[in-house]
Amino acid sequence: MTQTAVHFGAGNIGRGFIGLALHEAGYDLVFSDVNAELVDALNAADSYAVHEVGAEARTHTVDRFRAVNSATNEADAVAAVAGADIATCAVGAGVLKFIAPVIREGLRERAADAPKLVVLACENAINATDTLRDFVLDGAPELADRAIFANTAVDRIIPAVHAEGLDVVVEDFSEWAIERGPFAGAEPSIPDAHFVDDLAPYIRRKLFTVNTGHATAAYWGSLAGEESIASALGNAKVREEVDAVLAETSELLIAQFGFGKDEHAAYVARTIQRFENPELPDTPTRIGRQPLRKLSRHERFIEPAFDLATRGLEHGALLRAVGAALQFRSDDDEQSQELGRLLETLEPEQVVAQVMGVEPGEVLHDELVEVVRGVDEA
Ligand SMILES: NC(=O)c1ccc[n+]([C@@H]2O[C@H](COP(=O)([O-])OP(=O)(O)OC[C@H]3O[C@@H](n4cnc5c(N)ncnc54)[C@H](O)[C@@H]3O)[C@@H](O)[C@H]2O)c1
Ligand SMILES: O=P(O)(O)OC[C@@H](O)[C@@H](O)[C@H](O)[C@H](O)CO
Repeated sequence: MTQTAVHFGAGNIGRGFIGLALHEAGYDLVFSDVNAELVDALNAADSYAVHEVGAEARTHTVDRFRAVNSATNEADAVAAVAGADIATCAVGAGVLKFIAPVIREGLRERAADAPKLVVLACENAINATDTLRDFVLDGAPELADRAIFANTAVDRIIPAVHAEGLDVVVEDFSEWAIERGPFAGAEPSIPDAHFVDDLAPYIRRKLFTVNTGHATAAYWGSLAGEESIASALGNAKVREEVDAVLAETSELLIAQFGFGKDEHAAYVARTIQRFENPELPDTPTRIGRQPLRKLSRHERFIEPAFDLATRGLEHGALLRAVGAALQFRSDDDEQSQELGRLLETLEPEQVVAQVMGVEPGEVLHDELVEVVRGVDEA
């Protein structure tokens, strides 16, 4: 019998990676989104294309999908979850709380004898599925045994490309790691994903290499007036800062997880090559989006800087990158505007506590206050 997957968030990663991977695994897809134009376009189309660019360029076609608008037709989205085998999402970590009620009601409506729903959050955040699970089960703990919640790490650079309708341009690299434990030996078959016993090394290596390096290139690149990530990497000052943050996070990741030095150096070199892909139309504006999220405690700058400081290791380049991030402004990015207002109205100590989640007396606090003060005075 055909299996069905509901995917929340039919955006770049939704169409260009998770939707594609589930399609290639044989699932029929239901995209759930709140963007009416996108939902209508998906329902009007028979298929869309995923163009991989890079050394191994090729095009995939995704079909056998429909879309529901969970903002205007929540009952349809709930029914889709109730009848699905897998529910995935790529909506942004801050949106998990808004999709949770739909999944909760879907679990409630699920037939008593149905197999458990596999729930996988595919966001750039540590243990995003656990966060989603806590929202889903809030006030409804009895639904816990109707689902399998597994954390994942997803990696594929997908810029926002609106020119060709639903088609997506993606890099020719991807990795989707899913924790194995919650499946108790009955993992679903998804050829483009791999199951791992311990997700921590995968998600932390990804976030603190790909995303730390990416954000560093975006914030320094933006200050340097670079319009693409590839050109930012070609700017000597930006490249120096990217290399410096990755040297710091490399030391941490090797110390924390025991990666071999050569193995990790190869991972970093490949990451830089991915950023430099000239066929990927990616921008500092997309990579720098939502700086308040990116400056929060367990995100790509503060978490590794905190862990390095705790170990007495060098973290100056991460602090400089925080300084660059504090200066990021984009008319299209509400968080960057809010960041500007916070810097104008709060004392540096309040910025560090409220935005970065580091309290007085904690390691890194005083250094971060100096970084904020330096930006205020500039
Ligand atoms: N693009 C990438 O390169 C990439 C790679 C790995 C991980 N990610 C992560 O994937 C997530 C999505 O990123 P993206 O680049 O695809 O963003 P995107 O903006 O292209 O897509 C997000 C989609 O979620 C939809 N959405 C918002 N609120 C919703 C709701 N309540 N219910 C259903 N849908 C909703 C939006 O309308 C949009 O279509 C983020 O967490 C991001 O960090 C992105
Ligand atoms: O999606 P964000 O905003 O957390 O980060 C922006 C990019 O760094 C990110 O989308 C990468 O392209 C992606 O994480 C690569 O796997």
